[in-house]
Amino acid sequence: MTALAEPDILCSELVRIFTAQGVEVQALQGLDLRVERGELVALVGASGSGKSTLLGILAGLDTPTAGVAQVAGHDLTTMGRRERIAYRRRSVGFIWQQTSRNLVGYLTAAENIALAHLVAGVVPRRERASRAAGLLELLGIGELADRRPAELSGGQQQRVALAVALANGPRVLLADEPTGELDETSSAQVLEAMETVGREHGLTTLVVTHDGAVAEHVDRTIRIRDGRTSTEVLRSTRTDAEGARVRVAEEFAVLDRAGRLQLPAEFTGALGLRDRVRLSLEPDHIQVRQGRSHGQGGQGERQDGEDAR
Ligand SMILES: Nc1ncnc2c1ncn2[C@@H]1O[C@H](COP(=O)(O)OP(=O)(O)OP(=O)(O)O)[C@@H](O)[C@H]1O
Repeated sequence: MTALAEPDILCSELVRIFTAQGVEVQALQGLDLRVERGELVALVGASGSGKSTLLGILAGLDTPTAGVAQVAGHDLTTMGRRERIAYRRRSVGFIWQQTSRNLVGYLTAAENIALAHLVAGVVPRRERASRAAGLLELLGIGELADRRPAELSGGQQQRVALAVALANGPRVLLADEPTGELDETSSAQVLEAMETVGREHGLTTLVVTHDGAVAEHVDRTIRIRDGRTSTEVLRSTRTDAEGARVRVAEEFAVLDRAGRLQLPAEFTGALGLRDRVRLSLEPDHIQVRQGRSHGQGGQGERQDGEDAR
């Protein structure tokens, strides 16, 4: 496989089991994920579905129980201590929900970026000041370089956090609920900033979020359910009959390599599908029907369930 064809984030059959007070919790249950170079992808899912667990593994903070996890050419499952440090310093940038976790409170915006430059040590010393100014300018906060976090709004702090995350020139940006503490306007500004820098710097970005507005800013939204990818919404721009450009969103269920897919809860709920279902192969689709037989009461087996095309 050529280097160009490799995705920047690749998870395959990823499993993470936690043991707490003798009880096992399967936070990730064979998760597959592929994010191509330069993509901006949102990861959504109910509380407890495994989003933070996945991000912890991708950030190099935690190791999976089984499966494959690769980011920017690094194999996170076999990585030694030195490679892990280099990976965290140079290959990935992070933004966390809590603004206080992203920035050092007693340093100004410019000093926070300078500190990140110092730690990563990848940008030549003479270029650091102009790189920092350029980043803040690109993020629309050029005039705030000399302010400390307490003198900035939450949205401005997250944009400074973005500049800090990008200071080491990472290939991949991981963001955990970056707009979780922000109002609508500030969220939109942060998301637009992420889109802009992603484009300008050719970044691959994965944003974990509960924020529905994020979907408007990304090409792909991946939903996790019970520690596994369940659905994906792809967005594209098309030209309609009148020649106007319209954004189109299409939802797909994710079929893993073992042939498993998760039926949306609203589909199974609407048709009372549970325990077992009948499948039949039709010329261009698969039909899924209730599995109960006549003798078991309720709706009969001949009632149609749902068609999986
Ligand atoms: N360190 C841990 N020890 C034991 N169980 C854990 C640990 N971390 C996470 N879990 C469990 O793993 C599951 C997934 O948790 P995770 O935090 O990844 O979900 P999440 O989708 O990020 O949720 P939220 O949106 O609320 O942050 C949950 O059942 C959680 O209780």
